[in-house]
Amino acid sequence: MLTCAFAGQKKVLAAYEEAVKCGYSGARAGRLHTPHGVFDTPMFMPVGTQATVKAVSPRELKEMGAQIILSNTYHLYLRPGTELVAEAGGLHRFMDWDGGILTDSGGFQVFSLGPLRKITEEGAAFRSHIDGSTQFLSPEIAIKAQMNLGADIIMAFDECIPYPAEYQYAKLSTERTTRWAERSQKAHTRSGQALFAIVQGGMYQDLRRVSANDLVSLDFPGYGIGGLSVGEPKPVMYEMLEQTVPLLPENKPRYLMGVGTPDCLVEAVRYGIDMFDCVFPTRVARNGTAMTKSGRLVVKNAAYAKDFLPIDENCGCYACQNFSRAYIRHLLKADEIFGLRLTTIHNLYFLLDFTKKMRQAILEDRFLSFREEFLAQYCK
Ligand SMILES: CNc1nc2c(CCc3ccc(C(F)(F)F)cc3)c3[nH]c(N)nc(=O)c3cc2[nH]1
Ligand SMILES: [Zn+2]
Repeated sequence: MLTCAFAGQKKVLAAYEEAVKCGYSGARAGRLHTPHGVFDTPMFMPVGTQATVKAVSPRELKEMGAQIILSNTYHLYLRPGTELVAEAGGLHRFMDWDGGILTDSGGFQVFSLGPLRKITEEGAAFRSHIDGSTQFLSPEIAIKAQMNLGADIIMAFDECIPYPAEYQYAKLSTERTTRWAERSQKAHTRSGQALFAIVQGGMYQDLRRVSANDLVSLDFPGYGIGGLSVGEPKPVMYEMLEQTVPLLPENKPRYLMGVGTPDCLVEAVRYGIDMFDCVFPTRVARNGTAMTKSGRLVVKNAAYAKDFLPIDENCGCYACQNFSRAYIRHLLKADEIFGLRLTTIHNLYFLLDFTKKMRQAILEDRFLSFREEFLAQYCK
């Protein structure tokens, strides 16, 4: 277990080195300090919902440059239980991952996965999507569960406001999320672990500003931007970023939750976002779609039956270095597990490499031209 400078103190853990500003945009390249290493931003974090990034091993994740991976309190709380993971030595030991881990608090999943949920000031009652049993999550329960899991970065318990939502509902929910953030902070007693708050506010500029200002005054080591990528038009998402990001401390990391596709990533980096997650690369891989810099390539299509080139000739991933589109298409058509492993490896590598390229462009002060070139070539 690495000791860190902040061990024993409830101080800002995710210390944020001087972020490098670039051009007229808010883009910045930073380094995030955690007990499991120092990580470069902007960064993409592979989604590992149930303590595994589907179809790839920790060794392969390390090889492709993954730094921090995500896991989910909601899922692990229901199965196998977070006490069991604690007994196993925590999530890093349980899944044999010695890089960074960030866990979501379960708020989003309760509201999007669990049927028949009821939200009160106390927390959220819901039915397990696994066995239909009645369950309950509160800030205190969600923080205790995340302390059991032992992630390096944990998230406050929040409500991800559905889209669309009435102003009044968004206002009341956002105010409750701020009270829940305070309760999360009080319940968080594990040093060497950073607790991020999550900005809400629906699609209302004033509520976004109030949420950001209230959470900043509670002083967290980092901030998630929640309630976005929930079906709203992209211009609305960017408008909410424009209202929110400038109110967040420059020297602390910003994590845009649930985003996203490469075109969204490059725009969000321009607004000053540092961290991203998205189920997209692993999810589309499972139905045979590969991500490339000019858009999606459905390897399963008949057009690739005799295409003996790799998915992307300029890609350094294991799939592109060793296998052809024809071979991967054959595996996918034959329902061979190795086929979806190869498309998953390629998609994760593509996004990890894309964020590395953005960081390089920022450091060389050419991010805005990088963004122009990329958007010109990429079709959604
Ligand atoms: C897809 N759009 C979206 N995803 C959102 C998420 C989930 C992010 C997440 C975290 C961990 C995992 C894991 F499975 F890998 F663990 C998977 C996804 C949100 N999460 C919270 N707490 N508040 C939000 O307001 C919020 C808004 C979100 N918009
Ligand atoms: Zn590749």
